[in-house]
Formats: sequence, C-alpha cells, structure tokens
Amino acid sequence: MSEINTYKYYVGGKFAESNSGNLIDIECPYEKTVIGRVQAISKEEADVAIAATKSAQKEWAELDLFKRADLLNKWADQLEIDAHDIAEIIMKEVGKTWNDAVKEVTRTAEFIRYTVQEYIHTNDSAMSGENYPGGSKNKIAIIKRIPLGTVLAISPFNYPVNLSVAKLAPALISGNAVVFKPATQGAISAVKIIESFDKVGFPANVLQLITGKGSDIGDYVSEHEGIDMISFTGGATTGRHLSSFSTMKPMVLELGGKDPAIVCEDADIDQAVTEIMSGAYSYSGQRCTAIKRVLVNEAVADELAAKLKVEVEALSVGMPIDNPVIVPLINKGSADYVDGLITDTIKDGATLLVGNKREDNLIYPTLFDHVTTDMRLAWEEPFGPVLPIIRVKSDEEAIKIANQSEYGLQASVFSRNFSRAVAIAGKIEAGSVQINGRTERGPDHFPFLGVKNSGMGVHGISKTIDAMTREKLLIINL
Ligand SMILES: O=C[C@H](O)COP(=O)(O)O
Repeated sequence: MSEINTYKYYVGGKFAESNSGNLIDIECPYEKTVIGRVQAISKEEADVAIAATKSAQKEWAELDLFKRADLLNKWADQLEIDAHDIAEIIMKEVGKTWNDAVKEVTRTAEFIRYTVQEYIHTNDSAMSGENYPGGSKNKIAIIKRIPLGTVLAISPFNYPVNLSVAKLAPALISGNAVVFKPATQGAISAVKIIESFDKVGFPANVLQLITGKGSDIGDYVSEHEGIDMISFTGGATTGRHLSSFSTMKPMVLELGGKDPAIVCEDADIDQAVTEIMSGAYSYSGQRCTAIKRVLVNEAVADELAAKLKVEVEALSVGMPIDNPVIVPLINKGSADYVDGLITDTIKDGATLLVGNKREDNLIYPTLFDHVTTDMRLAWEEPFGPVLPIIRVKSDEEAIKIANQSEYGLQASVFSRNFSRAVAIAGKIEAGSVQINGRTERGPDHFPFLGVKNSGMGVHGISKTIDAMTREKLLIINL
C-alpha cells in the first residue's frame, strides 16, 4: 500500500505542521480512498498567521508595483509549468475531469496575467475641480486605490484553483496581504497552488494558507479583528451566516443559484437544447451558474422535452480520467440530497424522462417534465445532474416563476426575437441574463454578481480589485 501524503499549511513563507496534531483525511469522491491529509490548525496558529500579515502587508504595498506585478506573472508561469501536477490533484480531490482540471489551471494563469494588467492600467485617476459648477481648475484631485489590509479569501470545492486565485491575485496586486482558507475538500489543491507560489519568491507573510474545518476555525477567522475584508464563495447558508456576524467588515459573497432557462415558442430549439445541455449537466451540475430549471412555453414544450431527452440519454457517464460529462458527486451527503430530491419529484407526480439511477456518489443524469411549482425541485438547488422542465403559458408566467426563487444569480432567455428576449431579460431579477446562451461566469473579466440569496457585492477582475481597495484622494490646491 502506498503511503498517504500529509500536506502542510503555509505561514511565514514556509510550509509547516500544526502543533494541534490534528489531521483531516481527504477522500477521493470516486475512488473512496484517502488521497492525503491536511492540517487542522488551531485558533492560536490562526492568530499567529493573521498577526504576521500586518507588517508584511505594509512592506508589500510599499514595494514598487512592477515588482509585485513581476512576482505575480512569475506565479502564473509557474502554475503553467506545474499544471499537470496540480490538475491531477484537482481531479482526485474534487472529481473534475482531467481535461477540465487542466483547463482550470490554464484559465487561472491567464486570470493572474489579466489581473496584473488591469491593475497597472487603472489604479490611478485624476479629477479637476473646474468640471463642477463653480469649481476651480486650481483644485486637482489625484485618486489612488489603497489596499484594505488583510483579506480573508474563502474558496469553494468546485473550482479549488480558479476561484481561489480569483481572490488571491486581485488582493495581492493591489497591495493587500491574504489569509487563504480553502474548502476542506479542495485544501490539497490549495496546497499545490501555494507550492507554485512558494517557488517564485514572494516575501514571507503576504499570503498565509490556513487549513481546517470551517466549523472549527471558519467563524473564528471571519470575525477576527485582524481581518479587514472577506471574499467568500460557497453555499448560501454559510454566506448568510458569515454576513450575520462579521459585522463592519467589507464583504463580497458569491453564493448559489437556481438559474432558469426561459425558452420562448419562437426560440431556435436546437440551439436552446445545446446550451441547456452544457449549462445544466457539465461537471454533473456542480456549478453555481448551472442551468437548474427550464421554463418553456407550452407551444414548444413537447419538442424541447423530446430533444433534451435524446441528449440526456446520450450523455457520457463515468470516472474523471475518461473525461465524461457526468462524474460522481463530491461526497455521499451531496449524492444523498440529490437522490432525495429525485425521489420526492417522482412521488409528487412529475414525469421522469431519463435517469433516477445511482451508483454510490454517481448520480446518472436525470430529466423531469411536467414539474410544477409545488414541488421541491422547482425551487431547491440540487448541485447535481437533475433538471426540471416547467411548462408555462406566457412570458409573463415564465418571468413570475423565475423571480419567485430565493436566488438571482443568472438566467438564460432563448428567442429569435431579440427585442422580446431583451424585454424579458429586463424583468428578470438576476445579476446577469444571457440571451441565447448558457449561464456561466466567464469570461473572467466580466462583472459577476448575484442578487437576493445569490450574493452580495461583485466579483470579476476589476470589480474584485475595487472591492479589496478603497479610494484615497490627494487634493492639490494650486
Ligand atoms: O460555481 C460557481 C462558479 O463561479 C461557476 O463558474 P463557471 O460559470 O465558470 O462554471
């Protein structure tokens, strides 16, 4: 039997073992074997890590911007060099397909480079007093963006590299220090990206990686007085909990969704089918932006349902190394939840078109027709490969049901009539509405936000930089 790796946390520019002596086993979601152990650090060790960022952050912010930029660009290069090593861990730790795992690392390197350029080109601006009525050209404001201090970055399991670096890179280029707390399932991937980070030669203590159960140290660090800003991506319940007690700290929350695909009777049905399939089922639906319900006009519902059924039946199912669309879910609890939703939807009388098969954490792709608004599946977020079709009589009814959700991340509208699609989009309560396309976060420089229980504040490269900095004016009176 091969030995199980123990991964260290990262503090003071070094990898370290926790004095707590507590380790957390990380199990592969599909092989069900322990692939490694991460440190469960103590509150005292979290205190030390946070305290050490304070003077490091000041020196880091003082460093010439081009030196910070150079280090970040080198990190991007190093991630590409280490891509296969990191991708292998992503695959084994969160069950992402090999191709998607490699793509995630490449996407992340590109993210860092764009972030550096974005900051270099936009961090300073100026205003003249004469532009305001009665103002004077002798008053000139130079407006700089100042780092907030120590950012707490809490990332989720489903994009353990991309969604982590989407917080770390904007924080670092703008002169913040970071305390990085990854999801426990995702923590080895986090260690791997910090191994790449460590090779580049960043100053000690500008980034600390702390690992441990959210229930043990999550709340503790979130309300810690040494944390100046929180950037969180994860479930809505945890997000709401964080916002309830981390008072007076700026916070950006990227949470869940129940993104609807609204299909009008004049839609290009084949196009809608292609977009819905990839929107709903890729990575087994474990994306906050997955399409999680279809609201279709009854005039084309039979055609759409029949075509979706054919496609769902043809979906590849299997293990991540073989690059199928459908892979096992992240853990047993998640698979049990999705299974329960499927059972209830059958009991409630919806028409099961495909699916309702399970092997351990692997839930086969499932499609329901005739789902109604009194069923759980119409409202709950499965984070799994199950899609309800809800038939509607009009655009108004589709909009009403879309907006009755507690979530408002994204939505898709399919219609050949652009004016009609834009009119529907205008009435949808969501951060973004895609016309004739699937719901998705990228490209990564677009602002990304949710309303209602889908989040607070805005992500996306320039918006994340804004959220992690504040303006400071130097006003010159000539
Ligand atoms: O799970 C939430 C992610 O932000 C979704 O990102 P994606 O649309 O690129 O898959």
